[in-house]
Amino acid sequence: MELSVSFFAARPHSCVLPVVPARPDLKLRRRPLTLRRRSAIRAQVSDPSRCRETDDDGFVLEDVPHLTNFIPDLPSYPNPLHKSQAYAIVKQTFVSPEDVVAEKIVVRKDSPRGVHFRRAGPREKVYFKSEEVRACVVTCGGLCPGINTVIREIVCGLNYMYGVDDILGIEGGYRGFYSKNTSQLTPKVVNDIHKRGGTFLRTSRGGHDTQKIVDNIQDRGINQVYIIGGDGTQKGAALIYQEVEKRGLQVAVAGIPKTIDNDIAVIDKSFGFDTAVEEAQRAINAAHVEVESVENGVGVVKLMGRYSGFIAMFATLASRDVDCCLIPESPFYLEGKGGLFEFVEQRLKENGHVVIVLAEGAGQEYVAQSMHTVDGRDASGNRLLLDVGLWLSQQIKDHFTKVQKMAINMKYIDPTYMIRAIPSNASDNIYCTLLAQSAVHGAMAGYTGFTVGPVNSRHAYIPISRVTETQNIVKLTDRMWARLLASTNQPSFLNSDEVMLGKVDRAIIEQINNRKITSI
Ligand SMILES: Nc1ncnc2c1ncn2[C@@H]1O[C@H](COP(=O)(O)OP(=O)(O)OP(=O)(O)O)[C@@H](O)[C@H]1O
Ligand SMILES: O=P(O)(O)OC[C@H]1O[C@](O)(CO)[C@@H](O)[C@@H]1O
Ligand SMILES: [Mg+2]
Repeated sequence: MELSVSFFAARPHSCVLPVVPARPDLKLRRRPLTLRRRSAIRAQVSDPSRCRETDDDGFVLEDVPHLTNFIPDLPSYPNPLHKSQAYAIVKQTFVSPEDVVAEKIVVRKDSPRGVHFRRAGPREKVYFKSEEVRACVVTCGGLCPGINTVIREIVCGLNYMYGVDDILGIEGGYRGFYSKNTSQLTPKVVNDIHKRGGTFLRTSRGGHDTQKIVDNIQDRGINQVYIIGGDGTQKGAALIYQEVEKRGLQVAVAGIPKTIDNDIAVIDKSFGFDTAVEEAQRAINAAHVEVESVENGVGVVKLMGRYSGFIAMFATLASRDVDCCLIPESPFYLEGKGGLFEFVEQRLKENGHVVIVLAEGAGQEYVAQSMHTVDGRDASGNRLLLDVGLWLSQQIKDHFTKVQKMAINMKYIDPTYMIRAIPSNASDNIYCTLLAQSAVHGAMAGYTGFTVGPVNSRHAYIPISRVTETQNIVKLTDRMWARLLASTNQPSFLNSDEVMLGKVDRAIIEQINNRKITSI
């Protein structure tokens, strides 16, 4: 069945909607949109790199830009995969231009068809001659298991599938474009890097200067830019794309989302997350072994998670040795009925020990209050966190020794960097390979200003702004958090009169869940 989709180009500096020639890879729509309707749709989308199509039955295509939007006469070539041994017997080598991936797969019978993204994968035609490609790869932000696998597979994918042999490594994050030398990346150079943690290209925070970066891209004759990084990095990638388009350069900008916190919107999960959750088990196990071997043992394990508690939540669910999990999204309180002290006392009486897992971003406001500190920021503008693990351990110790007159054995474990500085596990390695290959196929096919990632298990090209406009957080009103509460049987901290933030009602929960964390 032919899908009724079409495309209208995003124009960076105009609100007027030009009707541009049909995209070479899309069939004409069956029912053209009226201009009034198109304008209405366009108005919903303020970001110029975002193209949103809708149809009468509620089918929406959130498309990504293509080089032909701003270089209309760009020639195309048959995809070299036509001759690839690897794909020789594959039934359908090329993804149909009409294949899309649905954002939501649980729908009601009569609901509109909803938002879709372009399916990732190789296309019949490419917009670069292999010998003319000069690609570069850069990694920015914090570490994450699997970055080296993504670098490796971009290099090998470009080389083995498309015959590209001019690939530059940009060293030390965004600032590396203008302040460092580049290195030449070949399959041989990157052959073993996936076995190591960290990033072979090194990374940094701060230093994003769009003009200098694009000047450098232009000066070096780079025409494909692969950018691996988190939400901050993807915002930077969007600015690079916009500048490239403004200058009319034939440069494909591809973002590969990376973050240990799993806080990137739209995609199912970020790479390295599973590896980190697995590694966190070792810290939780150690805490459990320690506290069950002594009298009144209290174990506190602090895990990463700046604004979102996914690592803590999944590590807790996986472990079963955790009595209580505290995350940034769920306010908690210490004293009084239903508070943490009461719960710890109860578990000590029942089991003789207790294990608490907390995300580093949890309870920051309480720590700040008691320490009278000023808000610190890192080079990228991210909030610097106070050590909530140390603070909580001290609070529990003080309470039980001074108030309860009860001796406890406190074991505080802070494995923070250990869970992200390791190589990726087998499933993350496969995930990284798919991400890298999808990014390479997208760039070769002329897409630009896109982020690649799995949406309901299918890889898709997603407009960058869709993944940066909000951050994923644990929704307290979703079932997953309820599952955790049911598994640990910990207090929800939401039904007491003494909740620290005042009366926590549904409206406040919604507010927490729906808050948009704006970039700094
Ligand atoms: N709003 C922004 N616009 C342009 N560049 C940005 C923006 N935010 C961050 N960057 C740049 O992106 C790079 C990485 O950002 P950041 O340190 O926030 O990490 P991240 O990509 O969010 O990854 P993570 O949070 O997983 O560590 C930095 O070089 C920073 O200057
Ligand atoms: O100390 P760094 O390297 O700046 O990074 C710490 C932050 O980075 C993250 O791992 C995200 O990449 C957060 O969980 C953490 O707060
Ligand atoms: Mg970030």
